[in-house]
Amino acid sequence: MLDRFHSSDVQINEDLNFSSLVSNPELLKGLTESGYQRPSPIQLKTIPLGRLGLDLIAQAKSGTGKTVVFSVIAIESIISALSKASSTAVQQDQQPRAVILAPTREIAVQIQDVILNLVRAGLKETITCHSMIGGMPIHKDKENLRRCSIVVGTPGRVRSLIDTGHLRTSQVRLLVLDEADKLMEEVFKDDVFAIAKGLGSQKQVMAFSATYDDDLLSQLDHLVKNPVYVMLSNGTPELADETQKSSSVFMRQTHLMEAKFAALEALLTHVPFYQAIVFLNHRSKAADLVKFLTRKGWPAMHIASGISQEERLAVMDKARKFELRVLVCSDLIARGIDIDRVNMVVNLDLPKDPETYLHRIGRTGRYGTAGLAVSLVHDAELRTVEILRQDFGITIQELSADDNTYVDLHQHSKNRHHERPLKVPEDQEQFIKLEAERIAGQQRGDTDDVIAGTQDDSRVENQQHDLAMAKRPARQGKKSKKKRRVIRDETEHSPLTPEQTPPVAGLAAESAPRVDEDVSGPSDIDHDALQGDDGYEPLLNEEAVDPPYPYQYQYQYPQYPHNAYATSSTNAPAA
Ligand SMILES: Nc1ncnc2c1ncn2[C@@H]1O[C@H](COP(=O)(O)OP(=O)(O)OP(=O)(O)O)[C@@H](O)[C@H]1O
Repeated sequence: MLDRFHSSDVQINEDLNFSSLVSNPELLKGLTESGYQRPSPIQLKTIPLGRLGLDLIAQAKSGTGKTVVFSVIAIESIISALSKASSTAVQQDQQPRAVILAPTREIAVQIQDVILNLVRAGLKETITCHSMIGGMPIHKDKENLRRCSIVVGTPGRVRSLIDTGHLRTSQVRLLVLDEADKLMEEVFKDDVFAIAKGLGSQKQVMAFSATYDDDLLSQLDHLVKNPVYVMLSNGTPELADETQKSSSVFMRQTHLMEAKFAALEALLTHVPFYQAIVFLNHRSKAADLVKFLTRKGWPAMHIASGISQEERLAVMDKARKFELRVLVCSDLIARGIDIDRVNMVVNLDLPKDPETYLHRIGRTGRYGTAGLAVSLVHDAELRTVEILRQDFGITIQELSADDNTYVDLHQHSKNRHHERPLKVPEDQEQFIKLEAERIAGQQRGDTDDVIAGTQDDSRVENQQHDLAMAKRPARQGKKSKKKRRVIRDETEHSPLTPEQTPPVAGLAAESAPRVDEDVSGPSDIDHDALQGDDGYEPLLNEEAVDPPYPYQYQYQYPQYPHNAYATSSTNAPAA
């Protein structure tokens, strides 16, 4: 039976639960206690293949449960390996057996949390998992590596731990690349290939993402030998039931940021939501926006790569605990981040490419729930909207340019997106508290809506932005020359039914060792400068301090015209 609050993206037709996919009872208990009853389509199709030890390249829409796929495979593969070892060896075993790479520190920490939850119910003595990320003290990683079966980390840090011999690789039999297309970009590629080489040839490699383009897929082919492809979205991986709208919003011609901030505030006030993520391209504006929102009573904070890692983790923690209503950020958290109560995403600027657009809006509507994504679009950005729509087939509707803008959005969200209840009474109480604080704060701040220091007199340079978007090959009609074994959505079945899945886990490669192709040698890039996430700061400002960056151009806010447009999307729940 369809769950009322989950869309078709995460529903399976088969009458199955995780016991059909997972053999270890403690892991099953961990899945249940984490709230996972029935597998999603990507879990159903991919877990059996991964447990066989096959190399995989998997694609499924944002928020459909890819983390559980590779976490389960990693845990089962380790349990299987340990069951074959003698009990003394098991007791003495303290070496890493799986390495999971993610492009940002925040994603790595999130994956670690998922794994720790899964092993909590009886496996925590057997399976240890630590995140090893840039910006945190390396001596802690060295200590943790004395006993760590699963390493989750960012490429720069993991590579330097391997290079210095602190991360012993002789027992590692599984390498996972989360957000694999991102990890194949220039900024990470050398490190990822060096890690793959350092882990030796007897390993299973699995790659996951919501988006791949053909160039990046070709790069992956050098790393993942003979993979089975599980690709669950044909064409653009938009979430189900998305209808997108855009609307004109009156703003003044000058004081661009002031106008966008005001439009955002009106949006937050008119459209019901629990938590929102607001994306900006300039990190220097993030602090201004937080100041503005706080003055208006909104509990808001920002996260970007310019702040310390401890602060970044603290901000994420507050967002997850529902102590914030608005999280302002750069593309640092455009991918992978899963914050349960976020049901609105706002693009204050459009992102640099269509993939980032899809990843950003995928921060809401998680696991088939309802969500709303709104882009506040300037006249000069309309071309980018057209590119997203026409070349990449992303549905973005325009809202009427009249006073009904917010009424429309309100109706839209009132009928669908906001009907999802908060899950627990504590959340409801917290929501009421935050709303009361906001109203009080708003009353205080109403007399003072001049935003200090946000006036922007930069020139119109967003043609470069359009150009970058336009230069990307259109998704439709794009065909890979290479023949691939591809499993697509519900119409195609995995070659293996769950019943056929043998109790092997991850180590099939041992019987059929592969020889890795030559991979790049050590890069001369400073590992600690990269730390996994600098690829997320494409649009720099004078405050930026951590080179190198992969993007050459600098986008500046254009001058503001008389009107602006908002684009939005909703991912409504299944009826
Ligand atoms: N079988 C399941 N049943 C219920 N909830 C699930 C299940 N699997 C995953 N989830 C939940 O779905 C949400 C999204 O999962 P996850 O972060 O793994 O998605 P993802 O596919 O990796 O997304 P992204 O592409 O954005 O990284 C999480 O909150 C997770 O707890």
